[in-house]
Amino acid sequence: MNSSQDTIYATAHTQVADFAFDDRVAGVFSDMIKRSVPGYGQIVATIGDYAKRLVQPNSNIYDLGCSLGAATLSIRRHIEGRHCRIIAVDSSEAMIDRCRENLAAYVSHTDVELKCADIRDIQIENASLVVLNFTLQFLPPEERDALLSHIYQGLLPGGALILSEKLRFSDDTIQQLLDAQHLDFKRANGYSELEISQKRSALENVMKTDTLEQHYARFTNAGFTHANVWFQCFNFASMVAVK
Ligand SMILES: Nc1ncnc2c1ncn2[C@@H]1O[C@H](C[S@+](CC[C@H]([NH3+])C(=O)[O-])CC(=O)[O-])[C@@H](O)[C@H]1O
Ligand SMILES: O=C(O)C(=O)Cc1ccccc1
Repeated sequence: MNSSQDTIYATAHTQVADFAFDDRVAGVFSDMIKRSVPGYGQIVATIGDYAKRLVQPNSNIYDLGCSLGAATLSIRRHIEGRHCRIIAVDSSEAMIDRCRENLAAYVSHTDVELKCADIRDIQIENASLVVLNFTLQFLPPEERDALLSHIYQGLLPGGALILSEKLRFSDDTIQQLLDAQHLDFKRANGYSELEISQKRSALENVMKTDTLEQHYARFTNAGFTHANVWFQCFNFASMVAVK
């Protein structure tokens, strides 16, 4: 997978534009997400383990907001021979183009349908696994409930949703503490104060985080009766919900 170093926010911008998944970001995304999201590598690898356990023969798997295809690749390695189809969706053409190359680099007999589309326009059917790995946080907050209900409707009995998100906390002390730990993680990975603060401004309007309580309420609202966090490091968590 592409490993060019992320230097997007390394030089001072007079005005920081809203963050977008354009060609420049796609070109450094693998480096950016590993250096920015604590636990990302473990989460991606473990999504493959969940797939091995949960994916049903002849079913569909959805990777919504697939970026460069990390989760799809992890899933695909674990489900060969189950006659499944993976539908990997992203609205960024730059991501999809690179994702196609990444998928082609490995031999597989599992069909992957790559779609450059908005995840709100995707039909979900016959699904045993749906993955939203750090994607829901980029949807307008008022549209998140509808997407989760739609996913629930398309899941088979026993099917699961894996939802990874950056979290916000209603307790100010915890919010400040875990945010400070995350910033230290970014510093330890070589990001400067300028890079950290410019990226923070860029994300302000486009990434609105929810609290864990909001996520649990949304799962319940959508119809899920089983849901829990399975991974958390600071203000980043991954949850699993089962139908
Ligand atoms: N409405 C939308 N429709 C389709 N795609 C969207 C939409 N909104 C955002 N995206 C896409 O969601 C992805 C979010 S990144 C996911 C990482 C990946 N899951 C991974 O496992 O490496 C997470 C991050 O950057 O923090 C981007 O590629 C967007 O283009
Ligand atoms: O970088 C950050 O501070 C984040 O919150 C995570 C992130 C990672 C990659 C793209 C957008 C946000």
